[in-house]
Amino acid sequence: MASHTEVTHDESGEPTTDSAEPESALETARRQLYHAATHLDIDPSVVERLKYPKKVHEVTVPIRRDDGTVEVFTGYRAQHDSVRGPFKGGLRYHPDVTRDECVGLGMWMTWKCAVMDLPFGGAKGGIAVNPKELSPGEKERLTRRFTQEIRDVIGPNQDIPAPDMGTDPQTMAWLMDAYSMQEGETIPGVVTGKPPVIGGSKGREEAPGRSVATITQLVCEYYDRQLEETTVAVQGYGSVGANAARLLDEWGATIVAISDVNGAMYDPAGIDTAAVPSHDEEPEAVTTYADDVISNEELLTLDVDVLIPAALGNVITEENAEAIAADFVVEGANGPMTSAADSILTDGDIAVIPDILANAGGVTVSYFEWLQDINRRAWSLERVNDELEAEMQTAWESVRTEFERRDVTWRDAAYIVALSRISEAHEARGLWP
Ligand SMILES: NC(=O)C1=CN([C@@H]2O[C@H](COP(=O)(O)OP(=O)(O)OC[C@H]3O[C@@H](n4cnc5c(N)ncnc54)[C@H](OP(=O)(O)O)[C@@H]3O)[C@@H](O)[C@H]2O)C=CC1
Ligand SMILES: O=C(O)CCC(=O)C(=O)O
Repeated sequence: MASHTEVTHDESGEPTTDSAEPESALETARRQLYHAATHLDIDPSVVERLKYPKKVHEVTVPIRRDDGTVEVFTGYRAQHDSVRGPFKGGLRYHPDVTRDECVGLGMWMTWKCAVMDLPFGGAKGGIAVNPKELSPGEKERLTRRFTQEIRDVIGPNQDIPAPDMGTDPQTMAWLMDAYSMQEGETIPGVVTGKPPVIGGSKGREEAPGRSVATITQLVCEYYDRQLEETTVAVQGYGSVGANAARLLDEWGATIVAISDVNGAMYDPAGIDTAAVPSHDEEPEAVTTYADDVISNEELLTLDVDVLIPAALGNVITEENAEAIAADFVVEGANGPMTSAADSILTDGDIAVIPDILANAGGVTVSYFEWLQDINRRAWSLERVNDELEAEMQTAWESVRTEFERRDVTWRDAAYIVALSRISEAHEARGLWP
């Protein structure tokens, strides 16, 4: 079983790291919380509350392998805060999943839902497993058993999972079926990101990439850049990265690099992104289709206008932050940089548009899906995309207002919007008993 990190603090309350270990998602999330709270006059007891998850569920998930042997995996569901509504957030299948990672990612979900003004709190979960080493049957059994283990703590009004790295609409369909079978009725609203044929929303799969592309476009407009004259490098070519790259390509930007786990395709003249299969269509295809392969590390330091890290967390660190040559970093992945790297980029005048705004299209369309499930009425793709664009525009304007009014970073501006809403809700509800 993974242990969890005890975060220590200095006299001002800022978390300190006294080990040579890389900063965990939880440490990064807590540092960001402290930093943003210094700009706001909020009740310190609310900040204290928000440092901790409400509950973390840790379960063991045994499955029978195709060869008849039994293997046991560890799964988590970290529920951070639910003051504004049911817990909401994805499920990740990846070998590096830990308790702390889920807590940190769950915190980011709380802020993300608040930036978007959605009636949800934040959660995240996952299983420490390499999904590429599972057959489809093994993945299905793992998902059904995990659902059974967390069945009491999820539900359409309690906690609503969704896809993240290593999971997809099919995984969500198995979760919905396993939950519904146990409850004795079909309950589509227990999970979002399902296939549309069973109550999923049209447009959900491409939504996080769509919001990354929309925010990139708004950033370019804000800084007087033409998208047609903008070069972009995208790390990761999955649900987030491939959809962002393809849309930006369609809207006129030049995508010079995309990558998978093995490396990056690089073409300064521009990549035809529609011709390269995404992770969902064919995992690890980017490097197979590339004439020129560079490393993922080289991709990050390319001299481009916009860098979009859209794969793992903590890829930009103290070690490589000085070498980032992009003018803007739009965070497609959750937590792609450590706090030290963030400060280095800020000092270097590189504008960083935070994950909690940029990739929030996923959870926003999940909210639309939840509404469609409650009302048993599907929306058209056109309606989903129009409403998503309107929500992204509204959130961008709220963040931009704080950015200009307080002269802070884009990250702090987004946190200020989120924390103000969350602390108002905490103060209104009070502490029970
Ligand atoms: N899916 C969602 O709804 C949302 C996801 N996010 C975040 O976006 C990020 C990506 O998630 P998602 O797109 O869903 O994931 P996917 O599993 O769909 O795709 C992940 C992509 O990253 C690549 N990748 C994996 N490991 C590495 C590595 N070490 N270096 C470079 N590339 C790598 C994969 O390559 P390969 O094909 O070789 O495996 C694949 O192209 C995560 O941080 C996630 O939390 C944020 C908002 C919503
Ligand atoms: O759609 C959702 O509920 C959550 C998606 C997610 O996990 C994320 O935005 O990081």
